[in-house]
Amino acid sequence: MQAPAPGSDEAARTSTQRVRTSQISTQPSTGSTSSQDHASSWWQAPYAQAPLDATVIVPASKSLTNRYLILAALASSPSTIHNALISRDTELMLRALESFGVGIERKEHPDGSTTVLVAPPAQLNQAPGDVDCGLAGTVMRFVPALAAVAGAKLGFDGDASARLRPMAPVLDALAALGVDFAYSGEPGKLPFTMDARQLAPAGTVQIDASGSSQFISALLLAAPALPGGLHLRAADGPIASPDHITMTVQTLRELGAGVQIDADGRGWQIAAGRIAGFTVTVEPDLSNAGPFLAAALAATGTVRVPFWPSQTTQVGGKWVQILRSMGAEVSLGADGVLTVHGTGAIHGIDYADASELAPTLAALCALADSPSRLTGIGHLRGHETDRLAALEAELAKVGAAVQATEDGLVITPGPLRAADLESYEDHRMATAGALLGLAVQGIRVQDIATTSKTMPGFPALWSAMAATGQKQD
Ligand SMILES: O=C(O)C1=C[C@@H](OP(=O)(O)O)[C@@H](O)[C@H](O)C1
Ligand SMILES: C=C(OP(=O)(O)O)C(=O)O
Repeated sequence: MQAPAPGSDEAARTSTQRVRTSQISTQPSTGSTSSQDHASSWWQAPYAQAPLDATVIVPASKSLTNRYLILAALASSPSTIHNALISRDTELMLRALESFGVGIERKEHPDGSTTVLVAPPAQLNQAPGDVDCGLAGTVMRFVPALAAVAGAKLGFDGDASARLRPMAPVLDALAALGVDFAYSGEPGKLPFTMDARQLAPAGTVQIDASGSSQFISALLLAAPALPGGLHLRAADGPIASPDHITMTVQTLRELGAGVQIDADGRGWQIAAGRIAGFTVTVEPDLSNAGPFLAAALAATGTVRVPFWPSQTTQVGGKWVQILRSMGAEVSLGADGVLTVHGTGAIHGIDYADASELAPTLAALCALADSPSRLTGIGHLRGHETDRLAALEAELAKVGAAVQATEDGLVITPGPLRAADLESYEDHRMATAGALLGLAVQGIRVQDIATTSKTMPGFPALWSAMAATGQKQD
Protein backbone atom coordinates (compact mmCIF):
# COMPACT_ATOMS: atom_id res chain seq x y z
CA MET A 1 0.00 0.00 0.00
CA GLN A 2 1.28 3.48 -0.87
CA ALA A 3 2.08 5.60 2.22
CA PRO A 4 -0.32 8.52 2.77
CA ALA A 5 0.82 11.78 1.20
CA PRO A 6 2.30 14.47 3.48
CA GLY A 7 -0.32 16.96 4.64
CA SER A 8 -3.24 14.62 4.00
CA ASP A 9 -5.59 13.68 6.85
CA GLU A 10 -4.38 10.11 6.61
CA ALA A 11 -0.78 11.27 6.95
CA ALA A 12 -1.67 13.20 10.09
CA ARG A 13 -3.32 10.10 11.59
CA THR A 14 -0.47 7.76 10.78
CA SER A 15 2.54 10.04 11.11
CA THR A 16 3.54 8.68 14.48
CA GLN A 17 3.40 5.10 13.23
CA ARG A 18 5.56 6.02 10.26
CA VAL A 19 8.45 7.40 12.31
CA ARG A 20 11.29 4.97 12.82
CA THR A 21 14.46 5.62 14.79
CA SER A 22 16.51 6.29 11.69
CA GLN A 23 13.79 8.22 9.84
CA ILE A 24 14.82 11.76 9.09
CA SER A 25 12.78 14.81 8.17
CA THR A 26 12.95 18.49 9.02
CA GLN A 27 10.46 21.28 9.54
CA PRO A 28 10.82 23.67 6.63
CA SER A 29 12.18 27.12 7.45
CA THR A 30 11.15 30.10 5.36
CA GLY A 31 14.26 29.78 3.22
CA SER A 32 13.58 33.27 1.94
CA THR A 33 17.00 34.80 2.44
CA SER A 34 19.53 35.20 -0.32
CA SER A 35 22.59 33.00 -0.04
CA GLN A 36 24.83 35.97 -0.78
CA ASP A 37 25.28 36.63 2.97
CA HIS A 38 26.80 33.17 3.48
CA ALA A 39 29.42 33.13 0.72
CA SER A 40 32.34 33.24 3.14
CA SER A 41 31.17 30.44 5.44
CA TRP A 42 32.60 26.91 5.19
CA TRP A 43 30.75 23.76 6.22
CA GLN A 44 32.61 20.65 7.27
CA ALA A 45 30.98 17.88 5.25
CA PRO A 46 30.29 14.80 7.37
CA TYR A 47 32.44 11.78 6.43
CA ALA A 48 30.92 8.30 6.66
CA GLN A 49 33.04 5.89 8.68
CA ALA A 50 30.56 3.03 8.35
CA PRO A 51 27.68 2.02 6.04
CA LEU A 52 24.58 4.24 6.15
CA ASP A 53 21.18 3.05 7.31
CA ALA A 54 18.74 5.93 6.90
CA THR A 55 15.22 6.79 5.81
CA VAL A 56 14.95 10.33 4.52
CA ILE A 57 11.72 12.25 3.91
CA VAL A 58 12.54 14.54 1.02
CA PRO A 59 10.63 17.86 0.69
CA ALA A 60 8.33 18.58 -2.24
CA SER A 61 9.25 19.25 -5.84
CA LYS A 62 10.21 22.79 -6.79
CA SER A 63 9.26 22.28 -10.43
CA LEU A 64 5.79 20.91 -9.64
CA THR A 65 5.10 23.44 -6.87
CA ASN A 66 5.91 26.42 -9.08
CA ARG A 67 3.92 25.01 -12.03
CA TYR A 68 0.88 24.44 -9.82
CA LEU A 69 1.21 27.96 -8.38
CA ILE A 70 1.25 29.59 -11.83
CA LEU A 71 -1.72 27.52 -12.99
CA ALA A 72 -3.64 28.21 -9.76
CA ALA A 73 -3.11 31.96 -10.30
CA LEU A 74 -4.62 31.65 -13.78
CA ALA A 75 -7.50 29.39 -12.74
CA SER A 76 -11.15 30.46 -12.62
CA SER A 77 -11.62 29.42 -8.95
CA PRO A 78 -9.53 28.73 -5.82
CA SER A 79 -7.01 25.86 -5.62
CA THR A 80 -5.47 23.82 -2.81
CA ILE A 81 -1.87 22.66 -3.09
CA HIS A 82 -0.96 20.08 -0.43
CA ASN A 83 2.68 19.37 0.39
CA ALA A 84 3.83 22.55 -1.39
CA LEU A 85 7.57 23.18 -1.27
CA ILE A 86 8.52 26.12 0.93
CA SER A 87 11.97 27.27 -0.17
CA ARG A 88 13.56 30.39 -1.63
CA ASP A 89 12.37 29.63 -5.20
CA THR A 90 8.77 29.01 -4.17
CA GLU A 91 8.71 31.96 -1.74
CA LEU A 92 9.76 34.18 -4.66
CA MET A 93 6.95 32.70 -6.75
CA LEU A 94 4.41 33.21 -3.95
CA ARG A 95 5.49 36.82 -3.53
CA ALA A 96 5.29 37.44 -7.29
CA LEU A 97 1.75 36.02 -7.42
CA GLU A 98 0.65 38.11 -4.44
CA SER A 99 1.82 41.21 -6.28
CA PHE A 100 -0.71 40.36 -9.02
CA GLY A 101 -3.49 40.28 -6.42
CA VAL A 102 -3.56 36.49 -5.95
CA GLY A 103 -4.68 35.54 -2.43
CA ILE A 104 -2.25 33.14 -0.74
CA GLU A 105 -2.88 31.36 2.54
CA ARG A 106 -0.58 28.76 4.09
CA LYS A 107 -1.43 26.00 6.54
CA GLU A 108 1.45 24.25 8.24
CA HIS A 109 0.83 20.67 9.38
CA PRO A 110 2.30 18.72 12.31
CA ASP A 111 4.18 16.46 9.85
CA GLY A 112 6.13 19.54 8.62
CA SER A 113 4.30 19.83 5.31
CA THR A 114 2.52 22.98 4.11
CA THR A 115 -0.76 23.37 2.27
CA VAL A 116 -1.04 26.52 0.15
CA LEU A 117 -4.52 27.85 -0.67
CA VAL A 118 -4.53 30.01 -3.79
CA ALA A 119 -7.40 32.42 -4.48
CA PRO A 120 -7.05 34.04 -7.91
CA PRO A 121 -8.70 37.43 -8.44
CA ALA A 122 -11.31 37.79 -11.21
CA GLN A 123 -8.68 39.77 -13.11
CA LEU A 124 -4.94 39.67 -12.29
CA ASN A 125 -3.79 43.12 -11.10
CA GLN A 126 -1.10 45.32 -12.48
CA ALA A 127 1.80 44.39 -10.16
CA PRO A 128 3.28 47.48 -8.50
CA GLY A 129 7.10 47.55 -8.40
CA ASP A 130 9.56 44.97 -9.72
CA VAL A 131 9.20 41.22 -9.47
CA ASP A 132 12.22 39.81 -7.62
CA CYS A 133 13.25 36.61 -9.41
CA GLY A 134 16.15 35.82 -7.05
CA LEU A 135 18.03 33.11 -8.96
CA ALA A 136 14.91 31.08 -9.77
CA GLY A 137 14.62 30.07 -13.42
CA THR A 138 10.98 29.17 -12.90
CA VAL A 139 10.23 32.70 -11.64
CA MET A 140 12.29 34.63 -14.21
CA ARG A 141 10.84 32.63 -17.16
CA PHE A 142 7.29 31.70 -16.01
CA VAL A 143 6.21 35.00 -14.40
CA PRO A 144 6.84 37.25 -17.45
CA ALA A 145 4.51 34.95 -19.42
CA LEU A 146 1.92 35.25 -16.64
CA ALA A 147 2.37 39.04 -16.67
CA ALA A 148 1.84 39.03 -20.43
CA VAL A 149 -1.55 37.32 -20.23
CA ALA A 150 -2.42 39.68 -17.35
CA GLY A 151 -1.76 42.61 -19.72
CA ALA A 152 0.60 44.09 -17.13
CA LYS A 153 3.30 46.77 -17.24
CA LEU A 154 6.06 46.02 -14.70
CA GLY A 155 9.75 45.36 -14.04
CA PHE A 156 11.79 42.20 -13.34
CA ASP A 157 15.16 41.80 -11.66
CA GLY A 158 17.03 39.21 -9.61
CA ASP A 159 20.36 38.25 -8.04
CA ALA A 160 23.59 39.35 -9.72
CA SER A 161 24.00 35.79 -11.09
CA ALA A 162 20.43 35.84 -12.42
CA ARG A 163 21.40 38.72 -14.70
CA LEU A 164 23.73 36.29 -16.50
CA ARG A 165 21.07 33.65 -17.21
CA PRO A 166 19.60 33.36 -20.73
CA MET A 167 16.17 34.95 -21.19
CA ALA A 168 16.05 36.26 -24.76
CA PRO A 169 14.13 33.39 -26.42
CA VAL A 170 11.19 33.57 -24.02
CA LEU A 171 11.13 37.37 -24.14
CA ASP A 172 11.31 37.35 -27.96
CA ALA A 173 8.37 34.94 -28.03
CA LEU A 174 6.38 37.29 -25.79
CA ALA A 175 7.41 40.21 -28.04
CA ALA A 176 5.88 38.25 -30.94
CA LEU A 177 2.61 38.41 -28.96
CA GLY A 178 2.84 42.19 -28.78
CA VAL A 179 4.74 42.72 -25.50
CA ASP A 180 7.25 45.63 -25.42
CA PHE A 181 10.52 45.23 -23.49
CA ALA A 182 13.02 47.82 -22.26
CA TYR A 183 16.36 46.63 -20.90
CA SER A 184 18.42 48.60 -18.39
CA GLY A 185 21.42 46.20 -18.63
CA GLU A 186 22.34 43.77 -21.39
CA PRO A 187 19.55 43.38 -23.99
CA GLY A 188 17.66 40.09 -23.58
CA LYS A 189 18.65 39.69 -19.92
CA LEU A 190 17.42 40.79 -16.49
CA PRO A 191 16.74 43.54 -15.44
CA PHE A 192 13.96 44.69 -17.79
CA THR A 193 10.54 46.26 -17.83
CA MET A 194 7.73 44.88 -19.93
CA ASP A 195 4.49 46.39 -21.20
CA ALA A 196 1.84 43.85 -22.22
CA ARG A 197 -1.08 46.24 -22.57
CA GLN A 198 -1.21 45.66 -26.34
CA LEU A 199 -1.16 41.85 -26.23
CA ALA A 200 -2.37 40.44 -29.56
CA PRO A 201 -3.63 36.94 -30.38
CA ALA A 202 -0.94 34.95 -32.17
CA GLY A 203 -1.06 32.03 -34.55
CA THR A 204 2.21 30.17 -34.33
CA VAL A 205 5.15 31.32 -32.23
CA GLN A 206 8.60 29.79 -32.66
CA ILE A 207 11.09 29.60 -29.83
CA ASP A 208 14.74 28.53 -29.53
CA ALA A 209 14.70 25.96 -26.73
CA SER A 210 18.38 25.01 -26.84
CA GLY A 211 19.20 27.22 -23.83
CA SER A 212 16.39 26.14 -21.50
CA SER A 213 13.19 24.09 -21.54
CA GLN A 214 11.73 26.80 -19.31
CA PHE A 215 11.29 29.07 -22.37
CA ILE A 216 8.80 26.52 -23.75
CA SER A 217 7.22 25.73 -20.36
CA ALA A 218 6.62 29.43 -19.64
CA LEU A 219 4.60 29.90 -22.83
CA LEU A 220 2.75 26.59 -22.44
CA LEU A 221 1.65 27.39 -18.88
CA ALA A 222 0.27 30.81 -19.84
CA ALA A 223 -1.15 29.76 -23.22
CA PRO A 224 -4.65 28.64 -22.07
CA ALA A 225 -5.21 32.24 -20.91
CA LEU A 226 -4.31 33.72 -24.32
CA PRO A 227 -7.23 34.65 -26.55
CA GLY A 228 -7.21 31.93 -29.22
CA GLY A 229 -4.69 29.78 -27.33
CA LEU A 230 -1.29 29.21 -28.93
CA HIS A 231 0.62 27.04 -31.34
CA LEU A 232 4.21 26.94 -30.11
CA ARG A 233 7.08 25.39 -32.10
CA ALA A 234 10.64 24.68 -31.02
CA ALA A 235 13.10 26.15 -33.52
CA ASP A 236 15.59 23.76 -35.16
CA GLY A 237 18.32 22.59 -32.82
CA PRO A 238 18.50 20.73 -29.52
CA ILE A 239 15.75 21.03 -26.89
CA ALA A 240 17.20 21.46 -23.40
CA SER A 241 15.94 19.30 -20.50
CA PRO A 242 13.08 17.73 -22.51
CA ASP A 243 11.66 15.93 -19.45
CA HIS A 244 10.65 19.26 -17.96
CA ILE A 245 8.55 20.04 -21.05
CA THR A 246 6.82 16.68 -20.65
CA MET A 247 6.13 17.63 -17.03
CA THR A 248 4.53 20.90 -18.15
CA VAL A 249 2.36 19.19 -20.77
CA GLN A 250 1.26 16.46 -18.34
CA THR A 251 0.50 19.02 -15.62
CA LEU A 252 -1.62 21.08 -18.00
CA ARG A 253 -3.51 17.99 -19.18
CA GLU A 254 -4.01 16.68 -15.63
CA LEU A 255 -5.68 20.01 -14.79
CA GLY A 256 -7.95 19.92 -17.82
CA ALA A 257 -6.14 22.09 -20.39
CA GLY A 258 -6.22 20.94 -24.01
CA VAL A 259 -2.70 20.25 -25.33
CA GLN A 260 -2.00 18.55 -28.68
CA ILE A 261 1.59 17.66 -29.60
CA ASP A 262 2.69 18.03 -33.25
CA ALA A 263 3.58 14.78 -35.04
CA ASP A 264 7.31 15.58 -34.94
CA GLY A 265 7.21 16.18 -31.17
CA ARG A 266 8.54 19.74 -31.58
CA GLY A 267 5.30 21.71 -31.44
CA TRP A 268 2.39 22.17 -29.03
CA GLN A 269 -1.14 23.39 -29.72
CA ILE A 270 -2.80 24.74 -26.58
CA ALA A 271 -6.53 25.43 -26.57
CA ALA A 272 -7.81 28.68 -25.06
CA GLY A 273 -9.88 28.33 -21.89
CA ARG A 274 -9.39 29.14 -18.22
CA ILE A 275 -8.72 26.00 -16.20
CA ALA A 276 -10.87 25.42 -13.11
CA GLY A 277 -9.41 25.53 -9.59
CA PHE A 278 -7.90 22.22 -8.47
CA THR A 279 -6.64 20.23 -5.48
CA VAL A 280 -3.28 18.47 -5.78
CA THR A 281 -0.59 16.93 -3.57
CA VAL A 282 2.96 17.70 -4.69
CA GLU A 283 5.35 14.76 -5.11
CA PRO A 284 8.66 14.76 -3.24
CA ASP A 285 11.48 16.44 -5.19
CA LEU A 286 13.13 13.44 -6.83
CA SER A 287 16.05 15.54 -8.08
CA ASN A 288 16.74 16.63 -4.52
CA ALA A 289 16.37 13.00 -3.43
CA GLY A 290 19.36 12.31 -5.68
CA PRO A 291 22.22 13.24 -3.35
CA PHE A 292 20.64 11.18 -0.54
CA LEU A 293 20.17 8.13 -2.76
CA ALA A 294 23.65 8.53 -4.24
CA ALA A 295 24.96 8.62 -0.66
CA ALA A 296 24.21 4.90 -0.39
CA LEU A 297 26.78 4.33 -3.15
CA ALA A 298 29.31 6.92 -1.95
CA ALA A 299 29.30 5.67 1.66
CA THR A 300 27.86 2.15 1.13
CA GLY A 301 24.82 1.03 3.10
CA THR A 302 21.11 1.67 2.63
CA VAL A 303 19.10 4.84 2.09
CA ARG A 304 15.30 4.79 1.79
CA VAL A 305 13.07 7.56 0.45
CA PRO A 306 9.34 7.14 1.24
CA PHE A 307 6.48 8.55 -0.87
CA TRP A 308 8.33 7.69 -4.12
CA PRO A 309 5.67 8.04 -6.85
CA SER A 310 4.91 4.91 -8.86
CA GLN A 311 4.74 7.13 -11.97
CA THR A 312 6.27 10.55 -12.37
CA THR A 313 7.20 13.21 -14.91
CA GLN A 314 10.13 14.35 -12.76
CA VAL A 315 13.57 13.79 -14.29
CA GLY A 316 14.60 12.55 -10.83
CA GLY A 317 12.52 9.43 -11.48
CA LYS A 318 15.52 8.37 -13.58
CA TRP A 319 17.67 7.88 -10.48
CA VAL A 320 16.29 4.33 -10.32
CA GLN A 321 17.91 3.29 -13.63
CA ILE A 322 20.97 5.51 -13.19
CA LEU A 323 21.95 4.17 -9.77
CA ARG A 324 21.18 0.59 -10.76
CA SER A 325 23.45 0.83 -13.79
CA MET A 326 26.17 2.37 -11.62
CA GLY A 327 26.13 -0.67 -9.33
CA ALA A 328 23.45 -0.15 -6.66
CA GLU A 329 20.62 -2.50 -5.69
CA VAL A 330 17.45 -0.43 -6.11
CA SER A 331 13.89 -1.48 -5.30
CA LEU A 332 10.54 0.29 -5.05
CA GLY A 333 8.26 -1.35 -2.49
CA ALA A 334 4.47 -1.56 -2.74
CA ASP A 335 4.49 0.89 0.21
CA GLY A 336 6.08 3.59 -2.01
CA VAL A 337 9.48 3.37 -0.29
CA LEU A 338 12.44 3.53 -2.68
CA THR A 339 15.41 1.64 -1.24
CA VAL A 340 18.94 2.06 -2.57
CA HIS A 341 21.64 -0.26 -1.30
CA GLY A 342 25.26 0.52 -2.12
CA THR A 343 27.44 -2.55 -2.27
CA GLY A 344 30.77 -0.76 -2.62
CA ALA A 345 30.73 -0.88 -6.42
CA ILE A 346 30.37 2.40 -8.33
CA HIS A 347 30.69 2.07 -12.09
CA GLY A 348 31.10 4.87 -14.61
CA ILE A 349 28.16 5.70 -16.88
CA ASP A 350 27.36 7.18 -20.31
CA TYR A 351 24.27 9.29 -19.82
CA ALA A 352 22.30 11.80 -21.92
CA ASP A 353 19.93 14.56 -20.77
CA ALA A 354 20.65 14.35 -17.03
CA SER A 355 19.48 17.98 -16.81
CA GLU A 356 19.41 19.16 -13.19
CA LEU A 357 20.64 15.72 -11.99
CA ALA A 358 24.03 16.40 -13.59
CA PRO A 359 25.94 17.96 -10.64
CA THR A 360 25.07 15.08 -8.30
CA LEU A 361 25.69 12.52 -11.03
CA ALA A 362 29.04 14.08 -11.92
CA ALA A 363 30.15 13.95 -8.27
CA LEU A 364 29.21 10.26 -8.12
CA CYS A 365 31.11 9.67 -11.37
CA ALA A 366 34.23 11.10 -9.68
CA LEU A 367 33.96 8.22 -7.17
CA ALA A 368 33.49 5.53 -9.84
CA ASP A 369 35.83 2.74 -10.95
CA SER A 370 35.77 3.81 -14.63
CA PRO A 371 35.30 6.99 -16.69
CA SER A 372 31.89 8.53 -17.44
CA ARG A 373 30.48 10.69 -20.20
CA LEU A 374 27.50 12.99 -19.63
CA THR A 375 25.92 14.48 -22.78
CA GLY A 376 23.02 16.80 -23.66
CA ILE A 377 23.86 19.21 -20.86
CA GLY A 378 25.70 22.03 -22.66
CA HIS A 379 22.95 24.40 -21.55
CA LEU A 380 24.00 23.91 -17.91
CA ARG A 381 26.47 26.74 -18.68
CA GLY A 382 23.42 29.01 -18.19
CA HIS A 383 22.15 27.51 -14.93
CA GLU A 384 22.67 29.02 -11.44
CA THR A 385 26.32 29.16 -12.49
CA ASP A 386 28.25 27.75 -15.44
CA ARG A 387 27.89 24.23 -14.04
CA LEU A 388 30.25 22.62 -16.56
CA ALA A 389 33.07 25.00 -15.60
CA ALA A 390 32.21 24.67 -11.91
CA LEU A 391 32.22 20.86 -12.02
CA GLU A 392 35.47 20.86 -13.99
CA ALA A 393 37.12 23.03 -11.33
CA GLU A 394 35.68 21.42 -8.20
CA LEU A 395 35.92 17.75 -9.20
CA ALA A 396 39.54 18.35 -10.22
CA LYS A 397 40.21 19.52 -6.65
CA VAL A 398 39.23 16.06 -5.31
CA GLY A 399 41.42 14.28 -7.87
CA ALA A 400 39.21 13.59 -10.93
CA ALA A 401 40.22 14.64 -14.44
CA VAL A 402 37.21 16.42 -15.88
CA GLN A 403 36.84 17.77 -19.38
CA ALA A 404 33.95 19.96 -20.46
CA THR A 405 32.88 19.23 -24.05
CA GLU A 406 30.46 21.24 -26.18
CA ASP A 407 27.47 19.41 -24.77
CA GLY A 408 28.66 17.81 -21.56
CA LEU A 409 31.42 16.38 -19.39
CA VAL A 410 33.93 13.54 -19.53
CA ILE A 411 34.92 12.49 -16.01
CA THR A 412 37.91 10.27 -15.33
CA PRO A 413 38.25 9.37 -11.66
CA GLY A 414 41.66 9.61 -9.99
CA PRO A 415 43.07 9.09 -6.50
CA LEU A 416 40.82 11.04 -4.15
CA ARG A 417 41.98 13.82 -1.86
CA ALA A 418 40.45 16.33 0.58
CA ALA A 419 39.59 19.79 -0.70
CA ASP A 420 37.66 22.98 -0.03
CA LEU A 421 34.82 22.99 -2.59
CA GLU A 422 33.17 26.19 -3.79
CA SER A 423 29.44 26.25 -4.41
CA TYR A 424 29.03 29.31 -6.68
CA GLU A 425 25.64 30.19 -5.08
CA ASP A 426 24.44 26.94 -6.70
CA HIS A 427 22.42 24.61 -4.49
CA ARG A 428 23.34 21.59 -6.60
CA MET A 429 27.09 22.34 -6.46
CA ALA A 430 26.73 22.51 -2.67
CA THR A 431 24.92 19.16 -2.43
CA ALA A 432 27.42 17.60 -4.86
CA GLY A 433 30.17 18.73 -2.46
CA ALA A 434 28.36 17.14 0.47
CA LEU A 435 28.16 13.86 -1.44
CA LEU A 436 31.91 13.86 -2.09
CA GLY A 437 32.48 14.63 1.59
CA LEU A 438 30.83 11.36 2.63
CA ALA A 439 33.48 9.41 0.70
CA VAL A 440 36.52 11.66 1.13
CA GLN A 441 37.54 12.72 4.61
CA GLY A 442 38.24 16.43 5.14
CA ILE A 443 36.00 18.07 2.55
CA ARG A 444 34.60 21.52 3.33
CA VAL A 445 31.79 23.06 1.30
CA GLN A 446 31.38 26.79 0.87
CA ASP A 447 27.98 28.37 1.59
CA ILE A 448 25.91 25.28 2.36
CA ALA A 449 23.00 27.66 3.08
CA THR A 450 22.67 28.18 -0.67
CA THR A 451 20.72 24.88 -0.63
CA SER A 452 17.76 26.94 0.66
CA LYS A 453 16.98 27.67 -3.01
CA THR A 454 15.08 24.38 -3.15
CA MET A 455 15.73 22.59 0.18
CA PRO A 456 16.15 24.78 3.29
CA GLY A 457 16.46 21.70 5.52
CA PHE A 458 19.34 20.17 3.57
CA PRO A 459 22.20 20.58 6.11
CA ALA A 460 20.12 19.07 8.94
CA LEU A 461 18.76 16.22 6.83
CA TRP A 462 22.22 15.43 5.49
CA SER A 463 23.91 15.46 8.88
CA ALA A 464 21.21 13.21 10.33
CA MET A 465 21.63 10.75 7.47
CA ALA A 466 25.42 10.84 7.77
CA ALA A 467 25.17 10.23 11.53
CA THR A 468 23.85 6.73 10.75
CA GLY A 469 27.27 6.08 9.17
CA GLN A 470 29.35 6.82 12.30
CA LYS A 471 31.19 3.99 14.07
CA GLN A 472 29.70 3.09 17.47
CA ASP A 473 32.49 2.76 20.10
O1 LIG B 1 10.96 23.87 -15.58
C1 LIG B 1 11.60 23.53 -14.58
O2 LIG B 1 11.06 23.39 -13.47
C2 LIG B 1 13.04 23.26 -14.71
C3 LIG B 1 13.57 23.04 -15.95
C4 LIG B 1 15.01 22.75 -16.16
O3 LIG B 1 15.61 23.94 -16.64
P1 LIG B 1 16.53 23.95 -17.96
O4 LIG B 1 15.67 23.53 -19.09
O5 LIG B 1 16.98 25.36 -18.05
O6 LIG B 1 17.63 22.97 -17.72
C5 LIG B 1 15.69 22.33 -14.86
O7 LIG B 1 17.07 22.26 -15.05
C6 LIG B 1 15.34 23.29 -13.76
O8 LIG B 1 15.98 22.94 -12.58
C7 LIG B 1 13.85 23.24 -13.50
C1 LIG C 1 18.61 24.78 -12.93
C2 LIG C 1 17.94 24.78 -11.77
O1 LIG C 1 17.06 25.71 -11.34
P1 LIG C 1 16.21 26.84 -12.05
O2 LIG C 1 14.78 26.49 -11.83
O3 LIG C 1 16.60 28.09 -11.35
O4 LIG C 1 16.58 26.87 -13.51
C3 LIG C 1 18.12 23.68 -10.79
O5 LIG C 1 17.36 23.65 -9.80
O6 LIG C 1 19.02 22.83 -10.97
